[in-house]
Amino acid sequence: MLHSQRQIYIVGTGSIGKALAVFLKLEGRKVTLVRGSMDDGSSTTEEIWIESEENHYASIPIVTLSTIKTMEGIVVLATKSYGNKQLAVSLKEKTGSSPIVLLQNGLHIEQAFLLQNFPELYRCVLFVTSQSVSSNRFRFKPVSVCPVGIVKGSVGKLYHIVQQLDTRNFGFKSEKNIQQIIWKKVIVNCVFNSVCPLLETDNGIFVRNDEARRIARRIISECLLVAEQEGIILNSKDIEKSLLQISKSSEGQFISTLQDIRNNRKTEIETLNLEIARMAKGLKMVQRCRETNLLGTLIKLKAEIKVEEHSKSIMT
Ligand SMILES: NC(=O)C1=CN([C@@H]2O[C@H](COP(=O)(O)OP(=O)(O)OC[C@H]3O[C@@H](n4cnc5c(N)ncnc54)[C@H](OP(=O)(O)O)[C@@H]3O)[C@@H](O)[C@H]2O)C=CC1
Ligand SMILES: CC(C)(CO)C(=O)C(=O)O
Repeated sequence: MLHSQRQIYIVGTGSIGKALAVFLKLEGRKVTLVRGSMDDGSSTTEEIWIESEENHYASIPIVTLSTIKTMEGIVVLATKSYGNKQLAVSLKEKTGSSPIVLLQNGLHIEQAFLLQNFPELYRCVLFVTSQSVSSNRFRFKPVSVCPVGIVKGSVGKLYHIVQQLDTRNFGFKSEKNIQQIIWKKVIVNCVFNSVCPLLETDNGIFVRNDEARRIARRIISECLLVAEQEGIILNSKDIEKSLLQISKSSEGQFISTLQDIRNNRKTEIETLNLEIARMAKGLKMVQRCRETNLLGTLIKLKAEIKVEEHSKSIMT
């Protein structure tokens, strides 16, 4: 039984935001979805289906930011990280002392919120996959329970947030050493989000193909060099184990970067391979991170070419 139930605002009505909203609603939490990329003053209610081991369905209110005066409760961000600078500005007027919980992938994605001096900031590392199969229908696969840790805040509030977000199908737990896990997941993402879209294949490739696994190992060891310079000591075997676990349990699912490229959208590669490459440059280690950088640069180019071709095709 939850004692003090708070309103949970989930900003970002994509694959993760909608799946989380359904699971929360089905376990009796008060949840509202808030559009992340647009604000036309509209509000509506949508029926959302989640396919997992069982099928789940719920009706969820979806609003735009200008329809809400204040966001008192827990504010969860399930938007793309490249929108953070803008969102940090628009949310600042509304969220008061409410904690912000970032669910996004990537390194240094919390910077925009720290710069705006949000009073409480928490980061979660997602170990689930969710993919759109048709309008308002998503295929959701949990890999493991998702850790949440403090960037700026208190242990008491962290426990409360975890208690409010945790459900049977989408699990959350508190984590003391969140920086370590952020790095571990970022390195895993530097592999998945570059190799899978370049090969146009699903996440299962690393359990199926030896050469893909060898490439993964090289990216992991490059990224570990940068992590080490930041005081983050991780074990390459451990990261490879996590990569293979995700590869196995999300076989058939497409990584978000591949979904973005296919849908003519910008990708989050700037906060993955390209952020590691930027750090390597600052550390005068460019030569030791060449493959991570090259794969990131190819992804950026692939996405830009796809967007360009798409805009040309709709103009003719
Ligand atoms: N899908 C997955 O399996 C996983 C995703 N993640 C991470 O979770 C986060 C959400 O991913 P996912 O739900 O898949 O992504 P989607 O693309 O499905 O949804 C992201 C949402 O972000 C919002 N958005 C897009 N551009 C902007 C912008 N410029 N400014 C503000 N908001 C924007 C949109 O919200 P709206 O439509 O409301 O405007 C969009 O629906 C990402 O950081 C991703 O890396 C992590 C692990 C697994
Ligand atoms: C690596 C993976 C599949 C794990 O959840 C992911 O982060 C994504 O789909 O963006």
